[in-house]
Amino acid sequence: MTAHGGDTENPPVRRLSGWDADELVALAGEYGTPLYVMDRDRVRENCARLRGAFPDAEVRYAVKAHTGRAVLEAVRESGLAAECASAGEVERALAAGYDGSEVQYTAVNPPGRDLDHVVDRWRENPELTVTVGAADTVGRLRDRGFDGRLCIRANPGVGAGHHEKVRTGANAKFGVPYDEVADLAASVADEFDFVGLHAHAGSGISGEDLSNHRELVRRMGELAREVESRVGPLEFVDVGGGFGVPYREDEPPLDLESVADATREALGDVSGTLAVEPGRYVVADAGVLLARVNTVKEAADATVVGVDAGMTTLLRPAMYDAYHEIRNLSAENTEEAISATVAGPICESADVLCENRSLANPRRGAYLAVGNAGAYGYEMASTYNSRPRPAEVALDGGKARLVRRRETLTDLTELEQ
Ligand SMILES: Cc1ncc(COP(=O)(O)O)c(C=O)c1O
Ligand SMILES: N[C@@H](CCCC[NH3+])C(=O)O
Repeated sequence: MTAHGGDTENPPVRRLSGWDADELVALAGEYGTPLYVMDRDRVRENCARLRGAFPDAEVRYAVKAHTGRAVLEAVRESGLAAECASAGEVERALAAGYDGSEVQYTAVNPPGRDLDHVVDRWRENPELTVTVGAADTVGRLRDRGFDGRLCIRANPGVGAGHHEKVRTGANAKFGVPYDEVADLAASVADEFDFVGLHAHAGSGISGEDLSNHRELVRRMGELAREVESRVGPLEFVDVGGGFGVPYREDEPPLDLESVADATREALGDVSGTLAVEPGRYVVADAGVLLARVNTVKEAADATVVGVDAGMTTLLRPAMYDAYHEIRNLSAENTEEAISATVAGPICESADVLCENRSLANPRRGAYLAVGNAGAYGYEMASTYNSRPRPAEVALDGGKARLVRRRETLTDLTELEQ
């Protein structure tokens, strides 16, 4: 056992030092950069750790963190269900072999096209569950003939997460106002197969803001007891995901066992099964992004290191000022450290992966690795500045295969007519 209560075979954190630099350089050479590398073995380890910490709960993977088929298949084989945020994610989950009974669709201001599609899929997979975040959506489902498994997302009035922009719990956009949930549940219980309650505090919850998570779960326990007293037993109470991972080198990993204990204790007695839906925790440290240095220039207070990956490849630093570990794979410890600002090729000042970071002196042609890029990395990539999105390889037992080809300039104009 490690200091964090983890299994030494399956440590709770994998930092960049846990990746083999020579293997990564070989992959960059073979497949080109920018390149996402997803280690499916690590995905399986993360799933196993979650299942170990929450043995009696249903663990649902929040597909939005990484929707690639190779990842979804590994997650499915590891026994996690799938929580999907759109018709497209439902499609991907079913295509990756998920049974409808393991698929939850969480509707957030759902476009009619999404509802049409999901209701069509529900006809073929009647065990699929739809979660509504507004009373309004119930009517739209009814109009489409849906009378299947329905869950209500509550707005619990308490949020958490690594940045204001990812705290959903107290944001009016998400969920039915807490005080209105019980009445809505009573009004839908006869017409639909009303199965559960849902809430999500936000993303990237650390040990420090665990009190908010606990408060959310406590409120959901209370709500579940009220709803059960009015409509009978629920099948599940889903308290969301958001379990954080350490991005900084000195940040300790979340103690998942304590989170699980706190969750169970805060929920109290409910008849439904506890459900959790982590995304980041499953895939973040299973992925690295590889980039190549193309420009080195001296500026007043730092050396600017220009690379071929930027905010269109990994948006998190630009959008949330997120910190990602960066390592010069081509120099390792042989070069003196410099103060580097690593910047991408996009015409935006925000296109910076790190500022004034100590990095082994990167020369033109060097390969850099960016850690914890598996969650919300490829998923948030775009083609802004007409930059094709990167390629992706998956590793199994260290063996690589290309699972997503690099976009081409032709792909960029393909939709135009
Ligand atoms: C409804 C819902 N569930 C689960 C998640 C997964 O969050 P995370 O990747 O932080 O675990 C999110 C994203 O924040 C979400 O919006
Ligand atoms: N995209 C966010 C997480 C938000 C998840 C969606 N609710 C991040 O990279 O941290």
